[in-house]
Amino acid sequence: MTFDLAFTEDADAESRLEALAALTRQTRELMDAVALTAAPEGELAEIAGELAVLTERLRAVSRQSTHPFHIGSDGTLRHVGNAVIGSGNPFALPLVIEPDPSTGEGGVRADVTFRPIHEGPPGSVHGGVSALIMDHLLGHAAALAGRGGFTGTLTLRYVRRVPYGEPLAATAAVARTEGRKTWVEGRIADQAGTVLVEATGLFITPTQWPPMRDAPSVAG
Ligand SMILES: CCCCCCCCCC(=O)SCCNC(=O)CCNC(=O)[C@H](O)C(C)(C)COP(=O)(O)OP(=O)(O)OC[C@H]1O[C@@H](n2cnc3c(N)ncnc32)[C@H](O)[C@@H]1OP(=O)(O)O
Repeated sequence: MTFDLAFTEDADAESRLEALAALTRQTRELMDAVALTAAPEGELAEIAGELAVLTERLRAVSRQSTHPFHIGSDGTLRHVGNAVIGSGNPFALPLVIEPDPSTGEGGVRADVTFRPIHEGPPGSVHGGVSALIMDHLLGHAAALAGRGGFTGTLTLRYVRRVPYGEPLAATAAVARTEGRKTWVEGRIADQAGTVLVEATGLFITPTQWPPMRDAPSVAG
């Protein structure tokens, strides 16, 4: 198993990535504004036309593929294009993951505030979006424990409806290991500590896998 590793340690690359992150943040604002707009029909059509112009401008200078992993100037392993943490991916929440050894081996936590674009049942978050966040956070915990790999299975218990627009916390830590298998448990809870979603994931380290215990910190 190999990853496409690009190294962008020069200042130009870093500053371009920051410009891309700014565009990405603005695009997320746009997505939220579209989800909540009450603009009249004529204005919607006009805005769609303006956006089509911007879309073509970007598409005219497209990359052949999404952003690979790269090592930032501070040594951080970055995945700018990632669907959960990527600073260059408008779809990403984005999740900012911090180590939290107090919760166990590979312990991690992240503040999460879902947005209207994540809607599932009216007024609450889509279960698949919760699963996306859990999958990534659990996988990060496995990697932090030096047991990186791919999700084999992911099981969720949706305990309560997940609200958007409210600060929540997602946590995960390794529960047990056996050979190349790592079981990780996690949850999404509200600020009072009430559990909304529980998750268990089985992560399997492929036989050809780079050693991760000394891996740098990871960011989007
Ligand atoms: C620092 C960066 C942090 C990043 C976090 C990222 C988190 C996001 C993670 C993902 O979303 S990964 C994407 C979703 N997952 C995949 O695309 C995985 C696709 N599947 C595969 O690549 C392979 O099937 C896999 C690597 C999971 C396993 O292939 P192997 O060839 O290594 O497994 P093998 O057949 O040798 O089986 C090894 C053991 O695992 C078991 N196993 C294999 N696949 C399984 C599975 N899917 N579910 C449960 N058990 C499984 C298998 O039964 C066996 O058990 P035993 O040792 O007890 O006999």
